[in-house]
Amino acid sequence: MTYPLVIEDVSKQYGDKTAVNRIHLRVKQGEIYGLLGANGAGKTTTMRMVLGLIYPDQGSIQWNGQGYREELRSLMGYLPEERGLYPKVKISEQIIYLAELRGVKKNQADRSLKEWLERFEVPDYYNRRVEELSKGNQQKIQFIAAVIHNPEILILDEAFSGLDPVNVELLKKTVKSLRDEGKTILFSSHRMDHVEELCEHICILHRSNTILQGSLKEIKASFPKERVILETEEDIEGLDRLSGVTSVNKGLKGYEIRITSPETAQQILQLAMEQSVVQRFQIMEPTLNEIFIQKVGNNHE
Ligand SMILES: Nc1ncnc2c1ncn2[C@@H]1O[C@H](COP(=O)(O)OP(=O)(O)OP(=O)(O)O)[C@@H](O)[C@H]1O
Repeated sequence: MTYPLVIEDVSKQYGDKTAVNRIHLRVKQGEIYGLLGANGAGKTTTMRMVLGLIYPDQGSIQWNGQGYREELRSLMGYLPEERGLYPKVKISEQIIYLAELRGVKKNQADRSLKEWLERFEVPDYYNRRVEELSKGNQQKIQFIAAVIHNPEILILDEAFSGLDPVNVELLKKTVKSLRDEGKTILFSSHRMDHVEELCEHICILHRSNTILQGSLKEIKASFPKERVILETEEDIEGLDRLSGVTSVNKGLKGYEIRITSPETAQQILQLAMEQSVVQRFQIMEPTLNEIFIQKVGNNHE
């Protein structure tokens, strides 16, 4: 297995404030790794260390098996949470300039920019200025700035913020295809549904420490299943009187029932079958959002 990005026992202090405390993390080639945490958890600090913008006080980071070196600038791409494009400069000028800084020849950068603008369905932006674009479209240009030099390692911080649903899908599709091309992607987001859809492994930071880490599938399987979806032809009486049921919500299509034990799920099914035709009965794994709130919510400041 190739791990182009390996973080080992890394810590970072700002004065006497510990921003990141002894984190370990390794990202496979061709995977999107989710870095999660509440505000101030230490995600940006971690990403800035990966980018070599700041140095760890302890531990080591390895890129393709080696320590920090100048050529990493062309190996890595970064989409920062705070956008950093020049509002008054023409898009072609600044993106080509950024690509050249990372070692791409001008005509190659120009070709690549045109391809990206086509891909994002905005070919006419070539001659436009950033300030003329909507926030969401500026975000697409910022994304192009991160990938224009075809980096192997991509650091994406809140990549889809400010985008409408159509553009979210477009960028999601793009991130997935970059993964499929073999890029190594560190992905930070507060949107748990996006992380759930894209990431194979995750690390949840909380107040600078890792509180949960591993394969998303295994993490989800390790949490109890406390939600049942029930759809029936007729209304069901007595669900809320079953022991182990903590709440019953009736929606347009059916019921969402919270339970405390697996036996309760079987009692729900039995009760439903006694009263109606059951169209759907499903014991749900917790969502990542529920897991996050359970882990971080308990410890939130
Ligand atoms: N330059 C700095 N000087 C002092 N403290 C800092 C600095 N940068 C970050 N911190 C502190 O380090 C901690 C981690 O911050 P960081 O920006 O890494 O969090 P984050 O997880 O990215 O948060 P958010 O989701 O809000 O972006 C916070 O307590 C923050 O106040």
